[in-house]
Amino acid sequence: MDVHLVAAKIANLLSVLSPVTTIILVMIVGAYVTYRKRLAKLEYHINKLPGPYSLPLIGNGLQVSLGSKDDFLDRVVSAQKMYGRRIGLSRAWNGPFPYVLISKASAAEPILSNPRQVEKSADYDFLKPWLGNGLLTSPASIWHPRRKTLTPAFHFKILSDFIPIFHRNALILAEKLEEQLGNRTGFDVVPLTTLCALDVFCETAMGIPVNAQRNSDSEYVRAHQLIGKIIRNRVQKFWLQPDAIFKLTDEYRQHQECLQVLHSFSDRVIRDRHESLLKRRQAADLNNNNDPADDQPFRRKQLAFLDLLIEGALDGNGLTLLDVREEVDTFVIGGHDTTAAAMAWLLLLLGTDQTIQERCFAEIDQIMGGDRDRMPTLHELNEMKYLELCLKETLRLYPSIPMIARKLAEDVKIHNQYTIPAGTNVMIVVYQLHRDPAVFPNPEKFNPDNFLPENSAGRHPYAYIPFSAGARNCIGQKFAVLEEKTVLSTILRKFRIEAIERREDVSLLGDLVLRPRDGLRIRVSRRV
Ligand code: HEM
Repeated sequence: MDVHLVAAKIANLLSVLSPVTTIILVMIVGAYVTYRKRLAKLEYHINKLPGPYSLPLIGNGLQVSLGSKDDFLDRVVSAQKMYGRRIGLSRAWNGPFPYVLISKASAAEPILSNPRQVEKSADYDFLKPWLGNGLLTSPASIWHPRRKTLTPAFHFKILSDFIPIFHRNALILAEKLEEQLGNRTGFDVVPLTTLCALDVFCETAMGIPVNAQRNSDSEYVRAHQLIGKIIRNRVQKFWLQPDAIFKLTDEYRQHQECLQVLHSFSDRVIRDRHESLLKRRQAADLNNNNDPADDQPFRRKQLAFLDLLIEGALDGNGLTLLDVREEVDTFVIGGHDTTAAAMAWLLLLLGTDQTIQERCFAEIDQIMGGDRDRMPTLHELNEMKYLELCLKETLRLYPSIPMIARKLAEDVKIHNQYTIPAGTNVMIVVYQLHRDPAVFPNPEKFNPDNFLPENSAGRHPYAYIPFSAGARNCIGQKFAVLEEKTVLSTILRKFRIEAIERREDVSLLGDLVLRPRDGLRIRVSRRV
């Protein structure tokens, strides 16, 4: 058709419309043209990456969503092996949303090292009803000031005050293992380390024990476990993602019930702590004519994170009590499952290799002497270098968070060849990145010597990232290492571990945290 004729017809049409309608029409057409342009740019760049054939509109949505939710990680790893092995990059379309999977250090570096790439992907939004704008989930604008405020609470000096809590709970874990001494068929150690880590975390974060190890059927513990499952399911099923649809499901009702339990617990604890802190401050003010030196008597040595946060809020650090709750809930979720999984995997791995376990015994005995119950000091924990190599190697093979996702804030160029446009969801598949044979020859072997200084010299700085890397890395990593060393050295002073199953037979579950599908079965005997 003649272009002039079309232009004349459009002009004619516009002349009969009111000015307001014309403006709206022009805006709609403009928005559509911009959207098409963006989509074309996105498709142009994303489809340059290797990936499975994708259908119009739904892309690879069926492959992503229809399989069992239990083997999600397997599917991601297999897709990446099939399409992204060579360059460590591949793509999949979940409906209209592209995902780029990354499994090589050189491809992860341009994202993790860039302080502007700190925006989380939309997948984290499903944690928001629970965690609000806590550190793990907050958008960059809220995250920056909060991270600055919270960083001092994780200072090593403060963390060492928590060793008595770690040790007390490790002794309860030891009691639970003691009950299994005669059990030759073995037992699943994951629930035991999980409840131990939950106890540690509630006590360090909120200052009150929830006694999960002795009362595992508590409402709080059950709500924690159930909500994790519900969120995982929602992340994978794109049709459950719109709120309007999710709200129609039975899982939504359970989700809300869990939230009610979890939030009312932390609200109650925060309210009580806030009130008692205010009272103590008022009493101190009355007694000391505002002499700051007299402030000290009401500062207990061992402050829970919660106290630090509330004190900060009272001193005007910009956090409201709701913000405090979001952070406390975030610490509990970020801090307990991750550490629990790492401890359970390490016990299994030591149970598969008695030579490595003997080296741990020898080191711990040499540092701690013959006493099997004494609390270790910070100095002694720092001396446990071989145990630390074992912890590192465990997190290489079984990183507690197997995938890290970001939404790109700006375009990224990878390998000087591929452009990933701003707005794309990127998933760094840490589980696979840690198995790059170019970096770790014989990547499946449990070999703590991988982390001896002579073996790690010259290694790519992003080749080992269990705590992520860059500005948005794990704020709790020093806490985690200290807790794990305290708990595991306490257990290894008392028990020898044997793995019941072979590692190859353990199926993995790509939960929010990497778990074994059917637990990790070990048996224990008393050390002589
Ligand atoms: C073995 C134990 C742990 C591992 C492997 C681990 C791993 C990670 C990873 C990979 C991230 C980045 C997540 C992402 O970008 O999506 C992260 C973030 C985080 N972790 Fe940990 N973590 C562990 C223990 C802890 C502990 C004990 C705490 C609390 C004391 C904690 C609190 C957090 C928080 C608050 C964030 C969000 C940080 C931010 O965005 O600024 N983690 N962790």
